[in-house]
Amino acid sequence: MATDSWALAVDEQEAAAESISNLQLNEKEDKPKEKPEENGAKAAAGEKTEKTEKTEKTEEDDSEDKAAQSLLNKLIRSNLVNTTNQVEVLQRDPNSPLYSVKSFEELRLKPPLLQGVYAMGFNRPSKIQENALPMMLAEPPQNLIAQSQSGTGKTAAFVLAMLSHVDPNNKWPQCLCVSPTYELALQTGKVIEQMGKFYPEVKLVYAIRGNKLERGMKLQEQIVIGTPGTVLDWCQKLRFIDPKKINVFVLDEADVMIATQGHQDQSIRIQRMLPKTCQMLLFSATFEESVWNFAKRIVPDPNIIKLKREEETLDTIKQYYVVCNSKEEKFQALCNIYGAITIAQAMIFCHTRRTAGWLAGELSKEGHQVALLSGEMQVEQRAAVIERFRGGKEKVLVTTNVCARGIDVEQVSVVINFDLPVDKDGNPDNETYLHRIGRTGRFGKRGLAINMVDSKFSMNVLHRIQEHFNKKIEKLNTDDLDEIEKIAN
Ligand SMILES: Nc1ncnc2c1ncn2[C@@H]1O[C@H](COP(=O)(O)OP(=O)(O)OP(=O)(O)O)[C@@H](O)[C@H]1O
Repeated sequence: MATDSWALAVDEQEAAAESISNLQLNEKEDKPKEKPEENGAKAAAGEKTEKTEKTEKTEEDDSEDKAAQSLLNKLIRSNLVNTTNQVEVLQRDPNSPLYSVKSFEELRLKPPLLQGVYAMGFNRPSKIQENALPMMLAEPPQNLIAQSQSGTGKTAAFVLAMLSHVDPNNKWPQCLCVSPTYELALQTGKVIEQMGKFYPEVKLVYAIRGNKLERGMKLQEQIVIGTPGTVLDWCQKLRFIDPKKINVFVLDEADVMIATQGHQDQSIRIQRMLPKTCQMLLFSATFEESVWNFAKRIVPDPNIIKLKREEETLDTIKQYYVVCNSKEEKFQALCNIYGAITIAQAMIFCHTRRTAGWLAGELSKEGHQVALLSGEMQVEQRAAVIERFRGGKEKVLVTTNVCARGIDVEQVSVVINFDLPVDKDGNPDNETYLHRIGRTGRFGKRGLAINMVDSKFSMNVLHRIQEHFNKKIEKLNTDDLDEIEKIAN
């Protein structure tokens, strides 16, 4: 990717991003996260309020949460997520000579691409790449559906495939990549920029709202990356792209994409315009039934690669609960715990932003160094808060669930559920409970989880969580300092 051409692309991208932020209020696609303010009455009503709040969440909110979470993961991650799990490969043709590689050399990449890969500090392919890259680079092209958790190297894999397949002498779009939001598209663009650093002939353009092109023009860039609505417009209405000349189509973050029906439909409409010979690649971090159904519509005759998530376990976690009558009592219990034992770093989960904000304020007044992660923060701000916390600048992180899903802070030894996790129907959210306090079996680090119970309703939730995991949650009396001291040993 030429520096000059790239500089131009970056300018375009910034201009586009800027005009997008001006457009966002009126336009649905690419709209920034925006949530109604919690009101005082709601917060005072406790868990039931949360239930109503969650029920009222729209499909759009959910997809924005997912997209924001995905972006946050990308921003706070500096390298590969290690996984010990096996890759499951299902090939369309069992006799196909596809194989797995252990080095980038074996892939016979174009020299500038190999140079780009090494310049990014990649020494060898990640688990998913070992299997996905040979398939994606095979001749004739193979279709692929790949699922592996966030951070396992999917983006790097399909970027390498796109860069490998373009013919730089042809001055028209040949690879099309769709992402759920423009922020995610820009992140992928950055990877293309880095990996294509030594391949200046290949150029990239963003098909995102705000990137207004002159009517009637034909794009010369070989790679187009954008959001489904704009990509569809550019192929169909505005005809900047000739879809019949596309030979690689990538659909990234399928699980986030399907959270919005509109994106799903647009993606399918794009796919229908592409030639039968076009290689279809689809990536997802999770793989529930709905993703699979969508994937099958986008990718005909796929090879399938799945990397199972490492099992989280509660085996090494000591779990307790504390009975209180109000949030003030819960706060007092928390102070007693802090007074009795030394806690290196703790994460505290609240139901609502309002409670989280209140608690962070109270803890600060008590002299704690507190970081607050809150829903109204921009994703970049959240990433900065997490970085500071990881760096040990603050010892307590107070957060709501939405902000902290998927955040892995290894040094956190104590997790406090100031409010227990419940789903939109008010039932225990076991999965979230596990994610908050669980440790992957491999690390096996010991941890402490303390649950605050303040009503019959939350006591019932606690019992059901206990039953679900079949692990006893012990009662803790926080007025008894000796008892608290014991749990730390
Ligand atoms: N082979 C490799 N060796 C070392 N680091 C790698 C390799 N492949 C990717 N990485 C790095 O690991 C991190 C995660 O990679 P990548 O973004 O491709 O994962 P992902 O699975 O696409 O994640 P997401 O689902 O969030 O998009 C990035 O920082 C990337 O630069």
